[in-house]
Amino acid sequence: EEVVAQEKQACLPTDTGPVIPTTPLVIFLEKLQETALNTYGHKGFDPKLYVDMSLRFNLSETHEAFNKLPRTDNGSVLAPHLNGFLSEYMNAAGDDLVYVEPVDFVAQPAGFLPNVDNLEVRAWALEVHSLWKNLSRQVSDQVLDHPDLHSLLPLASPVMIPGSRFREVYYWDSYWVIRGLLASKMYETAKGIVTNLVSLIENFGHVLNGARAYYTNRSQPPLLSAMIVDIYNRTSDLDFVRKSLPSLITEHNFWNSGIHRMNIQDSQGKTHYLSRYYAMWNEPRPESSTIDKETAGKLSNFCEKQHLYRELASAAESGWDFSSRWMRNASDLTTLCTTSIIPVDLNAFILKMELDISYLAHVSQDESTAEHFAEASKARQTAMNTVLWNEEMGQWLDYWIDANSSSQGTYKWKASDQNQSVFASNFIPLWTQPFNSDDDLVDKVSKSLQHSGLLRDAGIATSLANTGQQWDFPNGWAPLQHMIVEGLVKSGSKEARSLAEDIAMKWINTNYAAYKKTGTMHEKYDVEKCGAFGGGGEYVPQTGFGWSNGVVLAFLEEFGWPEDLKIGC
Ligand SMILES: OC[C@H]1O[C@H](O[C@H]2O[C@H](CO)[C@@H](O)[C@H](O)[C@H]2O)[C@H](O)[C@@H](O)[C@@H]1O
Repeated sequence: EEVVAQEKQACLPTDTGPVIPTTPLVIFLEKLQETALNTYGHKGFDPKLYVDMSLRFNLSETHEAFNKLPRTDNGSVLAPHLNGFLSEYMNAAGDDLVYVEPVDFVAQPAGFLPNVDNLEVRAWALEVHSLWKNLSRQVSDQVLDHPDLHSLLPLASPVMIPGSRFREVYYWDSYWVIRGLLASKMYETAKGIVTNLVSLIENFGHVLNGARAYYTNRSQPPLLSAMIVDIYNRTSDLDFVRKSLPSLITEHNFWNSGIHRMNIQDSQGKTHYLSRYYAMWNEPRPESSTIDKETAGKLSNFCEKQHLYRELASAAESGWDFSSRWMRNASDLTTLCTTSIIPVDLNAFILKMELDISYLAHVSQDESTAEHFAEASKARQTAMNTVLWNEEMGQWLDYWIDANSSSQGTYKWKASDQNQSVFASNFIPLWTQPFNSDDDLVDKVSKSLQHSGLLRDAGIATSLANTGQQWDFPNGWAPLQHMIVEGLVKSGSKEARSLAEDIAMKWINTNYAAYKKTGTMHEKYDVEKCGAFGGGGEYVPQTGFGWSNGVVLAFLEEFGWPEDLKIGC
């Protein structure tokens, strides 16, 4: 322990970022995960399974029994002994989040997708709608009575999980789940999800990546305000808005202070403030600890490893885990440098957050807050135009911070520090009002999108680089399709709507064809082949799937489906 403390001390000049300590339970579960890998081997091994298990007895009793397990000469536990320990001392992953029937689910909601006339499409949409019943969960009483035995965090209202190994609520996934729930007319369930996320801000100061003890050290793309605005616009529930507003302001502060805030000075000497992802953690991610240790195994130096762990966790905070977008060398994950990048999408989300808070404050008759956040949004819009916009490409580009250009924490802007690689995220600002209401800009960005190489037969590719990482080519993800399509639609331009409709149809067709082939909705799709699901990354492709279901329903709500149009590939 002393050696580790000395090594940590030695990293201080390079790693000064904050760390939120994890719990003794999570530390034990990681130990169990590592033992399980040694015992059962890599084949079919999912490290997350072990940190999602809960204890049947208190931690010290469990730990003692675990320490007493007979070990071989090389320190590993034989499978029968570990099997015995797991069945005697541990509850299965997922046992603490129990099924609950959503209070507002009806098989055929009144006014459901009024413009879907084709009977086959309608029948499928009703099946997708019925999947809310599969994904609905309530934290069990055991978690409420004995939180110390569970990595699952207690939440008061029911949740929608993404599905499969993702057996807890996730932050940004919830936005598209809510969009689907709104199409399904399940307003109470949608509000309950928001109430849970607001409670996370009250308890932790930010919305967590997901509702697990091992996710407390980072957030995810901040879309809480977008959830609240969309729910308010459908329900006019002002009380709901008033209860959520203080937490939104806390969240805005989280993303605009300390490690998340970056100061960039432009060529005229004006300083702009933008935000970045930065996890409060510099050790292996507990849910993927064995994988992270293996990745870091290529590095020899303790400080380099510590740095990599923060970059891995920060990439997870971005929702894009992992992608060439965050890597200096697209074939080497140890070159991740997430915290040195000012991301386009994060700043678009915060710009939207500022506009949303302003709007919500206005409807709550809090004019001074409304004015304050309207001003903040203008400043961010200017900052995005100056730092991230690239006129020649007609796209916003991630900005890579050059450590050598800093003077007292302010970085000097250089055109060459914009990353000219094409990612779907370069088009996300279109989703926000100040950009999608500018006709010339929309025209320019739409043309850029059409020539970008991202538009494929079955949707928008995440990037142009085929790296084997899941947030890269040829994977397409529902949230990215949705934000770009909705941005084009919101512009009000006829041409942009037609491009949006084309992308949405392709996405619906591929989701449908894959559903018919496999009987399930998928987490991600391969946009090169209609009807194929995606792959790559550190875990096997997952099904269920919250945000994919939500986006299909949202697209069908927006565009409908004519009676005589065939669906599928
Ligand atoms: O277990 C590895 C990682 O898994 C999550 O990331 C992926 O699934 C999430 C849920 O659908 C999604 O929000 C995220 O965009 C995906 O990349 C998790 O969020 C990561 O923190 C975790 O390390």
